[in-house]
Amino acid sequence: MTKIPTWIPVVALALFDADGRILMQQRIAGKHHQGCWEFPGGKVEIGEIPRLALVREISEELAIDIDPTLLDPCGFAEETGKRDIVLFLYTSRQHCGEPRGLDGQEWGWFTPSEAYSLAMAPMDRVLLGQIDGARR
Ligand SMILES: Nc1nc2c([nH]c(=O)n2[C@@H]2O[C@H](COP(=O)(O)OP(=O)(O)OP(=O)(O)O)[C@@H](O)[C@H]2O)c(=O)[nH]1
Repeated sequence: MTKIPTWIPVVALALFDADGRILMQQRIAGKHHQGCWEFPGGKVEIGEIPRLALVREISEELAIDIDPTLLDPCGFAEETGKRDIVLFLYTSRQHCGEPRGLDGQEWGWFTPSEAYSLAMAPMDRVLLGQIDGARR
């Protein structure tokens, strides 16, 4: 019997710059949690492995290239309800190119304490706490 997952896998990236700041972006109008800040990323497509989905999403959203071999799994968050979603977070300190918000979204580099003061999507806030935990 074929087993089909009934939940949506989503991947996200905490990209660090040389000063230890994290890149975050704002969800655009018309999206669920519009105006909230999030880690860039998106849904894993059928047949994709998570880290390659993340390479694709980051290129589509921010016009930068990341090396899939330099992505470190960091944590995950989950939401159940009308749709069940699991959001997997990776970290990286490497990217090529200058970020641009290709969807017209605001984005920026934030220290972890600056990031805490942003209005964040709920799962992204959970993930921010996991990054902090991983650094202790
Ligand atoms: N990053 C993030 N995504 C969330 C949260 N809660 C939640 O339901 N989601 C959903 O998880 C999915 C994230 O994938 P995405 O970034 O590619 O979403 P999207 O809005 O571009 O796509 P969509 O409009 O097709 O849903 C979206 O469907 C989003 O609504 C959350 O707390 N953080």
